[in-house]
Formats: sequence, structure tokens, C-alpha cells
Amino acid sequence: MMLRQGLHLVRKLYRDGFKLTGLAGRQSLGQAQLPAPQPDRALTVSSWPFSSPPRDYSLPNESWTPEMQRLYDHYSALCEAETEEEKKRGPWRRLPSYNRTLKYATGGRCLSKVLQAKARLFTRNIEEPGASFEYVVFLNKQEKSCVCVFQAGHLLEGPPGHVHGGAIATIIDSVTGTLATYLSGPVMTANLNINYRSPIPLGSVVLVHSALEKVEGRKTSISCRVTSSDGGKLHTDATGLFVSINVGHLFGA
Ligand SMILES: CCCCCCCCCC(=O)SCCNC(=O)CCNC(=O)[C@H](O)C(C)(C)COP(=O)(O)OP(=O)(O)OC[C@H]1O[C@@H](n2cnc3c(N)ncnc32)[C@H](O)[C@@H]1OP(=O)(O)O
Repeated sequence: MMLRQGLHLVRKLYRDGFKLTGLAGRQSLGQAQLPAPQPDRALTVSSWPFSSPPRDYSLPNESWTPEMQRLYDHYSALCEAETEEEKKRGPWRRLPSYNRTLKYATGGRCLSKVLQAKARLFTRNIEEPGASFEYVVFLNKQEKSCVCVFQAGHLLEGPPGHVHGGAIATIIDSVTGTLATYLSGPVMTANLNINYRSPIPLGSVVLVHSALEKVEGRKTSISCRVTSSDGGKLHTDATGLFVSINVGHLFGA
């Protein structure tokens, strides 16, 4: 019964364009210093089941470097297209980001109640601002592309002073997966192919550009390039294959 209700809600969320990408309980550490979330009607959760709204982790916080803030401001400005050229390229929008995925992804029968309460999105599970993944994704649905501004924190170290390859894979999976989800609905990563071209210094800000390559039946292929913030240096390039799933796949149905 609970499983059926869960599936119904998940399907509804996807039908509604995945407006709800996450759920969080109480506001968490560091919240007091954060600027108030900007109202964004298109992305508002209509029936919020908790007393406090969730923290949107993609908004600026005190850990952001001037470069991170500059790029955030740059892409935020593109969200308000003014010139004809900008309008032709289609609207950009900032995607909010929470520390839980779907409410019922934690309500499935294969997860215990303890796990349900403790489950957190991998990229948003460190509360200390700036310690791990600081990122914000801007989507251009018309161009079928997105860009993520990513600041890699000190907990993501791999080689001394540089970002761990697994952390780079994680941000690539998240960004390409987000684009695939927005374009094709519920998907799972079937294949990621990553070329590490030059190391990313810890604490630096990079751009993760993703674009649709093709859709073939249930398969959505996305390409990805991680560059320095001025675009001059290629750090990583990758391709991702995402396969559309029936949401019941996540619940063993
Ligand atoms: C807004 C939300 C943002 C969320 C962002 C977070 C992104 C994070 C995403 C993830 O990390 S997901 C977690 C990691 N992925 C998994 O755990 C997936 C595990 N694998 C599976 O569940 C299944 O293998 C999968 C759903 C991917 C496919 O199984 P299916 O049984 O549904 O599909 P099937 O095997 O019939 O394959 C369908 C097509 O895909 C192709 N395919 C499947 N796996 C492939 C593969 N690995 N490589 C190449 N092609 C593959 C397959 O050949 C076939 O092609 P054709 O239609 O042309 O015949």
C-alpha cells in the first residue's frame, strides 16, 4: 500500500517536470548566514509537508570565492534574458539543490526506517560550507545544455593539493544526470566514460559544461567538459549514457 502511494507520488513529481528534487528536514548548520532564498515560482514545491522549508544548497554562502560568486552572478544574469540574442538562446534557469532526493526514494520497502531518516544526497551531505562540493547548476532547456559552477573543497583531495578523480566523476555524474533527467525524465546512469586531462587544484572553481548528444529510444547520451573558469584549460572530458527507467525500478517493483 505504502509502496503504491510512493510510486504514485514519484510518477506525479516526474510528470510535473521534477519540480521537487529534494527534501530536507530542519534547516541546518550555517543557515543563519545564508542569504534568503530567492523566490522562484517555476521551481516552488507546492505542498510542502514539513514546517520549515528546505535549505537550497545552490545559493551563495560565505565559503564562495569571489570567482565562484562572479560566475554565479554571470549565469544568474542570463536567467533574466533581455537582449534579442539572449531571448533567442532561450531562458536559463538556476536549479535549486537539496540534500535529499525523492521523498519516496527513502520510503521504498528495501530501506529501513533508520536509513530513511539518515539518507542524504552524496554531493550535499557535508554541512560545513565550502568543505566539499559547492556547486550550482544552470539549465538551458531550449539549448539542451547546462553549466555547473563548481568549487572543490578541501575534503575532496586526491593527489596532494588536487581534486580526487572520484569526486570529479561524482560532479560529472550529477551534472550530466541532472541534464538527462530534465530532458528525458527518470533515468539512471548506465555508463560514464571519463578522460582526466589535467589535474584540478583543490579550492579552485571550474565549469562543468554538459550538452545533449542524442536520444535513441530509452538511451540519452550526454557529453561533458570540465574547464577552468575562464574556459582556457580543459581539465576533463566525459560522456554519459543514461537509460530511462520506470520509477518502479527504484523500488524493486
Ligand atoms: C534532478 C535529479 C538529478 C539526479 C542527479 C544524480 C545523478 C546520479 C545518477 C546515478 O548515479 S544513478 C546510480 C548509478 N547507476 C546505477 O546504479 C544503474 C544500475 N544499472 C541499472 O539499473 C540497469 O542496468 C539500467 C537501468 C541502467 C539498464 O537496465 P534496463 O534493464 O532498464 O535496460 P536494458 O539492459 O534493457 O538496456 C536498455 C538499453 O540500454 C543499453 N545499455 C544498458 N546498459 C548499458 C551500458 N552499461 N552500456 C551501454 N549500453 C547500455 C542496452 O544495450 C539497451 O540498448 P538498446 O535499447 O539499443 O538495445
